[in-house]
This record gives sequence, C-alpha cells and structure tokens, in this order.
Amino acid sequence: MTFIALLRHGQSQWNLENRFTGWVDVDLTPEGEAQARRSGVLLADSGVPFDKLYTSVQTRAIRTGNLALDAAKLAWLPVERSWRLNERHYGALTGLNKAETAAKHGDAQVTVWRRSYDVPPPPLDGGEFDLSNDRRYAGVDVPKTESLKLTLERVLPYWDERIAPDLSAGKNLIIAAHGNSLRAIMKHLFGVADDQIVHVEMPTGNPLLIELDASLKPKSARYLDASRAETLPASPA
Ligand SMILES: O=C(O)[C@H](O)COP(=O)(O)O
Repeated sequence: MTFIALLRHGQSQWNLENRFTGWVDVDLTPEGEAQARRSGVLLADSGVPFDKLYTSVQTRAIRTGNLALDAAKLAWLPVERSWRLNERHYGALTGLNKAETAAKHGDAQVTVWRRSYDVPPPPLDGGEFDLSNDRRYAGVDVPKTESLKLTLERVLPYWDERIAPDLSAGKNLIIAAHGNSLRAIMKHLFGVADDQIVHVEMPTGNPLLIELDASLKPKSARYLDASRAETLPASPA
C-alpha cells in the first residue's frame, strides 16, 4: 500500500486578510507557521514512512513543507518543486478582498468564480500582480487567469510524469501545495464530477492522508486533525 498526504499551506497573510491570492507570493502568518509544525507532528504520528516532499514554487507552500518536515524530524527528505503545483491563478480578482467582492458582484457570482469547475475569473491585465517577468517563471507561460479545470490541466502532466510514477514505485509522498491545486488533485483522485467539485473544500495546515491501491485509487482517506476536517468527496471512484 502507498500513501499520499495532501497538505494545504498554513494560514497566509492574505488568508487572514480574506484576499484573493493565487500566484502572489504571500508568506505564512505565525498561526500558519504553527499549523505547519502541527501538521508535521501529525504526519509523524501517522506512522507512515514518508519518502519525498513535493511543493509548488510559492513561499507559503515551501515553508509549510519545510516546517512540517522539521517537526516530523524528516528535514533530510528529498524535495521537488514545480510551478505546476502553484495555486490557481485568480486573474483580475487577485489582491481583492473576498467579502468586498461578494458585496459588489453578489455571492452567487463569487461562488462561480471561486468554486465552479470551468469558469475562470476575468483575466489579469498587467499591474503589480503580473508575475510574467519573475525569473522563477522563466520559460513558463504565466497564466492571466485560471479556472479549476485549467489548473487541473497544468497539474495533471506533472502528476502523470513525476508524482504517479513515484507512487507506483511504492514511495509515500507529501504534497505541500494550495487550496485549489490540491482540489484539482482531489478531483482527479476521487473522480469527483464537474458539478460536485463546488462542494470540496480543503482546510489550511491539516494533512489529508490518503491510502492508495495499486492502480492509485483511494482506499481510505482522513484528515489528520479531525477537529478541523472538511467533508470528503462522497465515493472514491
Ligand atoms: O488563492 C487564494 O485566495 C486562496 O489560497 C484560495 O482561495 P479560495 O478559497 O477563494 O479558492
């Protein structure tokens, strides 16, 4: 049996301020750092011998992974990072306050932008949150906006080429990433229907430990901090 732990970064400064973040490189709050350390203790307590950490190239996920590994006494684990595990790009919503945006455009529209499968927010048109010249993205066609579908379409090649082969080889993995890149992975793993993914949420800093069978289908799944768990997809495919 093989295990994968999906770990959304701990609370970030813009989680705290309730702002759309996406690809902006916002750091953890002290509470987020504590959640990351606590995640490491929970991962160690699970008894799973983890072999490798995957992260995005965003500071909040990188630091969450590092703090969790430190707390689990696993700072020696190999780490691989990819922009393909980045948060979904929030387009022109980036930087805006979520409650103010709902007051302006209505809750229904904001739910479509935040949780629908294939409706991207309006595109970002330059400005301070345009990261196309950030050297960490050299050679990457930095998106101007992404739906969850577009996010899954750029996560999946990395899953197929790097992550799935490790799992098939029997490696137990931790993926430290983001609410929506991890929702994309959950959709893929659990076979969640397009119109049901709206109901899937992932809490910050709470590892979701999934046991996979030989064909990489979930056999069981549980949040390691049960007191902050979200509902899991109804029936694993
Ligand atoms: O990018 C963000 O704003 C958050 O990390 C995820 O936000 P969401 O819950 O609005 O998808």
